[in-house]
Amino acid sequence: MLIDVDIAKTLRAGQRTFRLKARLVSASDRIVIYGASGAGKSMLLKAIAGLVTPDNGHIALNGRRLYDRAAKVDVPVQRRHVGYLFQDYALFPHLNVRQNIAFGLKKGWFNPPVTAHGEQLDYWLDAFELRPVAHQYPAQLSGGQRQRVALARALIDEPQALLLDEPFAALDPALRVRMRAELDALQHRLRIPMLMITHDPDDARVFGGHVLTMMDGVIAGERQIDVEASHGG
Ligand SMILES: Nc1ncnc2c1ncn2[C@@H]1O[C@H](COP(=O)(O)OP(=O)(O)OP(=O)(O)O)[C@@H](O)[C@H]1O
Repeated sequence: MLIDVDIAKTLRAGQRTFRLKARLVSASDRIVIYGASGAGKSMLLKAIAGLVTPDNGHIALNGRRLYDRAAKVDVPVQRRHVGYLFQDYALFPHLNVRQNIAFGLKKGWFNPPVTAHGEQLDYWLDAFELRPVAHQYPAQLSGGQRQRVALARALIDEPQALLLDEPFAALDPALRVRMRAELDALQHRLRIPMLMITHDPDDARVFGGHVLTMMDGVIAGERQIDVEASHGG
């Protein structure tokens, strides 16, 4: 993925002001933005997805301008072709697994039938081993299954990149280890570029790639973590 972000945004709540001034350029297919709570990671991720509009700057993905204040470009969320995995997965509680995944389809299947089907839907149900629970509702799923449903929903529309907001924070430690490995395998299999934000140093260490550190609204440092090399040593 080629990502070029240089944005500024000021947020005010009462007397408090938070300034995001983030510059990020990367050609890596694995990017991790690591930083403490309140550093501005979610704001940056949401700006890339189009869920938050910066005050100034530009955002380009694979050479395509998604936002450019000077050129008055602001591509709407649904046309940015990026998948977004929300921290709490944001599944619809009243929709079953099939319906939740179908919701991710391009045309916006806003009221998918309980027995929704289709080639892509079947593919993702199988890919994430969700077929046995396809008729179940989010409250009837395990944490790992919930995450897989959210991933399938984010991937079914074949996005150019997948943005992940603290993907393991909602999981217990054992499941976190397993789902990190699953995500790692998924990235290798699909070759889909991923950008993850996290406050957990283990995520950065295990997932690896281009790791940027965010502090007080700015990118304060960056390094390359070669996971295979670090496993070996
Ligand atoms: N709507 C808002 N109005 C004012 N300030 C806000 C608003 N949303 C977030 N902020 C502030 O912006 C800063 C960055 O928030 P952000 O959610 O991006 O942090 P984060 O690094 O993702 O933290 P966490 O890991 O806790 O999710 C925080 O200090 C927060 O209080």
